[in-house]
Amino acid sequence: MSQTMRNYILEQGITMQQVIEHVPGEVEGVLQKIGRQYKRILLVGSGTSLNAAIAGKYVMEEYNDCEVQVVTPFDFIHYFPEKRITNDALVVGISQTARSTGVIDSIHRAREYGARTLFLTAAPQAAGAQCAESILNTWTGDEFVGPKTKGFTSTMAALFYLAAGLGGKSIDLTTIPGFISETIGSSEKVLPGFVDQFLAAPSLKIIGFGPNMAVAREGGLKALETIRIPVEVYDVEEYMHGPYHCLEKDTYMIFIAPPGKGQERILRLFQFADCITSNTLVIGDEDLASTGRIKNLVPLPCNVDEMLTPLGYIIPLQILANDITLKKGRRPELSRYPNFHAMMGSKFTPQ
Ligand SMILES: O=P(O)(O)OC[C@H]1O[C@](O)(CO)[C@@H](O)[C@@H]1O
Repeated sequence: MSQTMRNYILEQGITMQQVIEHVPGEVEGVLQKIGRQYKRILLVGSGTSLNAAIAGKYVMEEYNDCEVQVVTPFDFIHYFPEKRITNDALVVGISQTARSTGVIDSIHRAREYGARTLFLTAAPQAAGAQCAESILNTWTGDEFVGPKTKGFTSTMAALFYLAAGLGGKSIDLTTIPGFISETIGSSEKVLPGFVDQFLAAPSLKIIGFGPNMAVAREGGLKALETIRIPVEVYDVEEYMHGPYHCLEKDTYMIFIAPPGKGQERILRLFQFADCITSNTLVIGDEDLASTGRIKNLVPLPCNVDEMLTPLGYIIPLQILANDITLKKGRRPELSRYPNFHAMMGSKFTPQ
């Protein structure tokens, strides 16, 4: 198969099966090395890895009694590291390629301050991953494009297994490959019309809540990396405190509305927006289709735990980013500035 963003999107069900088969055993091995008793867990990553950490935080909090923080490498290194990084803390550096210099530097800093360290990556053999005391392979496999897709879902799933393992519990992801393939099927059916409509979008707003803020942010990052239009991302309640003043008839908005604590709230906001702009898209569950409340719906399977919905709800946004970019006559795999990381020192160059 050729190395296109589209192929990697479609591979996500198979990749998830690999994760389910291999990661629980990997987690056991890691826990034998680093133990389970932590007062604080710090998740450090950039870009897609940072967004995966946001979903991971919710599951970490559900399965563990300790404090969990998601921190960017810059903040981690420069703002009060001595207060955060203590010897009862676990620092998890997340980098799919193990090449992000900020994540690697964060792990070095964490070790200086006596924290236990773990590197979560799709490249466990890479030099960068060796900086930590222990390595957790996400079983993503190769993903040779800038805009990561299967890396996002597999990194989240690996974090979910780690979260449960740290809490001495188990988590069942065996229904997720089916959820992913149904989500791809449903998205392929309804998205083409939205691709044509959103092709004209001068900018995009994405609204989410709770664990699906990871999806809203990651969907926004995909659009920035590929479609290359301005994107704003809001938590549903925060949108109601100021940003709504910008709502106009040519505003393009996507609502991430899985069954969960914010679904009613986000649908109420959608109904308000729907009176002002017709350029809306709701990613929600199939039950919403039967209510007839929403015409612009990507209907996804019901009965998935809210905490796990990010594993599927990102997929329509990945497809939208890929297909709109192709329709604009560009390949989403091609970087606009290929020497950027080398010039900035933000990623090690592959050997
Ligand atoms: O997970 P990694 O390999 O550290 O990469 C972080 C981010 O850097 C990018 O490659 C862009 O610089 C993103 O696509 C990616 O999410």
